[in-house]
Amino acid sequence: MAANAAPGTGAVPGATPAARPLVPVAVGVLLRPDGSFLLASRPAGKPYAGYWEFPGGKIEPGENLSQALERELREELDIRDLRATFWRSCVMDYPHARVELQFCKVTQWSGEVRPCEGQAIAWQQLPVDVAPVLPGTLPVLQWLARERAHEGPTHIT
Ligand SMILES: Nc1nc2c([nH]c(=O)n2[C@@H]2O[C@H](COP(=O)(O)OP(=O)(O)OP(=O)(O)O)[C@@H](O)[C@H]2O)c(=O)[nH]1
Repeated sequence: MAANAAPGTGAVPGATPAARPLVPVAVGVLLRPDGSFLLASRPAGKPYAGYWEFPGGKIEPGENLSQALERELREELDIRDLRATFWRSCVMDYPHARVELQFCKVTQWSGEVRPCEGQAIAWQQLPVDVAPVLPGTLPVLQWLARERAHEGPTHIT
């Protein structure tokens, strides 16, 4: 420990606290030709269980974004062969983790969407009528609203 560290903390007074690690997450915005998009509820046992989000999950070491997205959507929804393009990213700082959400628009896939992890799923239009919505999902609803010139609330609270 540094000589001037605060007792018992290992922290140096006045020093900038070390940034928490940034966990990369691959997220799919599945879009149907009518503009509807898929939300899924977070399964029991995970932080924010029951909150609605876009399907996806952490990028594992050695994976790139598209590999992680293929794996996550196969595991969660039993779909594969995605036509996916990176859209936008944002950072969310939760008590349980600091994550970088990398959102991809997914416009084609093979297989029928089927929830494989006990999660509920819902095809949605704006305003979203499922609740509660995960904080990290809200920016995406804003981006969609801007793209679609949607006015008014993006979701029901
Ligand atoms: N999948 C997904 N995760 C999101 C969204 N928005 C958002 O903040 N997150 C956050 O991103 C992280 C994704 O982690 P996860 O727990 O779903 O990942 P995972 O499927 O790999 O889970 P595991 O670690 O239990 O295997 C969580 O901290 C979650 O709160 C979203 O729209 N979709």
